[in-house]
Amino acid sequence: MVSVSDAQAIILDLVQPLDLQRDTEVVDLLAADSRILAVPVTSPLDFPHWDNSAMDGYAVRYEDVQHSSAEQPAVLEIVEDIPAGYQPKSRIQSGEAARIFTGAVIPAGADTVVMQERTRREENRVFILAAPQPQEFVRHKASFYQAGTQLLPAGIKLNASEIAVLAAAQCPQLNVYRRPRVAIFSTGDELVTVDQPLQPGQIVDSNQYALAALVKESGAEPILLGIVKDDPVTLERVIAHAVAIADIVLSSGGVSVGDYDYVDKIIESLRAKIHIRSVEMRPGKPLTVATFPSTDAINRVSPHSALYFGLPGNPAAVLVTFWRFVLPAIKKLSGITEGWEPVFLKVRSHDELRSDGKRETYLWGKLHLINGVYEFHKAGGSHSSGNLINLAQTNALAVLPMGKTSIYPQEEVQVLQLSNG
Ligand SMILES: Nc1nc2c(c(=O)[nH]1)N[C@H]1C(S)=C(S)[C@@H](COP(=O)(O)OP(=O)(O)OC[C@H]3O[C@@H](n4cnc5c(N)ncnc54)[C@H](O)[C@@H]3O)O[C@H]1N2
Ligand code: MOO
Ligand SMILES: [Mg+2]
Repeated sequence: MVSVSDAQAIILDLVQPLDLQRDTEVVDLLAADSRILAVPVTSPLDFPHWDNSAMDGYAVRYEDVQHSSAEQPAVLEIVEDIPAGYQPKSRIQSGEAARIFTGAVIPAGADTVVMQERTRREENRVFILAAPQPQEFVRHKASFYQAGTQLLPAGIKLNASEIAVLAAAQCPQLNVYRRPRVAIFSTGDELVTVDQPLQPGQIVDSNQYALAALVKESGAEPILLGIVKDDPVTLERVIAHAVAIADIVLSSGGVSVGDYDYVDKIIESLRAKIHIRSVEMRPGKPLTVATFPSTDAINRVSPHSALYFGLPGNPAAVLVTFWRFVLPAIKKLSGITEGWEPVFLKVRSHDELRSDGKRETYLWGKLHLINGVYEFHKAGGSHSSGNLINLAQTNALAVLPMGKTSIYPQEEVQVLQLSNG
């Protein structure tokens, strides 16, 4: 049995990120949100593209207005109107001003904008009622970004702010990493699909649905291979197919010590190397992590081999092991250059939290904001790993380290924050 932190290190070390040559695709900007940028973006445009006004007002020469006041205003002749989107025609001479609007190009000769509220207009003349700062309200060309330098680095997730930057930089299409392919199947003679009537002893294969949703939320592509009977021949065929088509394979069930738990034996017969068989955690103890022969010499997963997770069958164990181990692996595989590891917060616990202290224990619940401070509320009902009913609405897992048997109400606890919260 390995500790949770060793298991995380082993798993992340096995993951080789998608390949820059083979694993990228071009997508339209509007379809690029949540994708991972594969190639750095450089723009030939400066930002701002030209000196422009930050206010509606008057473009002036600072030297003309530096001593202006309400009592002794400078009086300037307005020689041009410059709305946003137009090129100024005149050069501002001493004693002159241009009427200008937010975003409009500063005319030659002017170096400062006086905002409208600090002026008074009389026909074709403007009275400057207060001295501005030199260059006030001028947004200088290239002061936000200089053409030719790196605008966005590779390996970042494209969210709304990056999409806006790329639009402004006129990048209608982008090179992104393809979505990681994650094959999913469930094992067990007792399992039926969601639409089949239940016979005695049967249950619905909820794990397949849970994993499909989790994989989709992670930005990867789920490939659903259905329910596989506890039959070694069928299992071997499905596993061999799964590892051939996917980057990551997730099976659930069949990894414990029961007579019908075949997964480890079959992946060994397929010459997989098993790196982890069980982890000191609850739920999630029987967890198999393996790689297949196409791995390279130092046993990293190459872009064309699969990392295999044999997740335990119990529904709570599936979710917890996905959040704790599979999600970081998908993130590293996806091409994101940092932030793969799970995020833990220190928060106050609202409830008493208990463990037998023998394994690192994960209790599910919800983070609530109380006066701006997060508080963990444990889900009511049974925390058996066979109970998935009270997992609904979970947005955090409280973690009791090995050896810790209780955390009292109002005591500090570490929680794993889940992105679906
Ligand atoms: N003698 C021991 N027995 C068990 C141990 C152990 O250490 N010694 N570990 C227990 C723990 S902890 C877990 S977790 C489970 C893991 O079992 P398996 O991975 O072999 O899973 P199964 O036996 O196939 O199923 C366990 C449980 O989960 C239900 N299940 C399975 N698949 C699904 C699915 N797709 N959707 C919903 N529910 C599913 C299944 O019906 C069983 O109730 O082993 C313990 N036993
Ligand atoms: O560790 Mo098991 O995963 O308790 O249910
Ligand atoms: Mg079993």
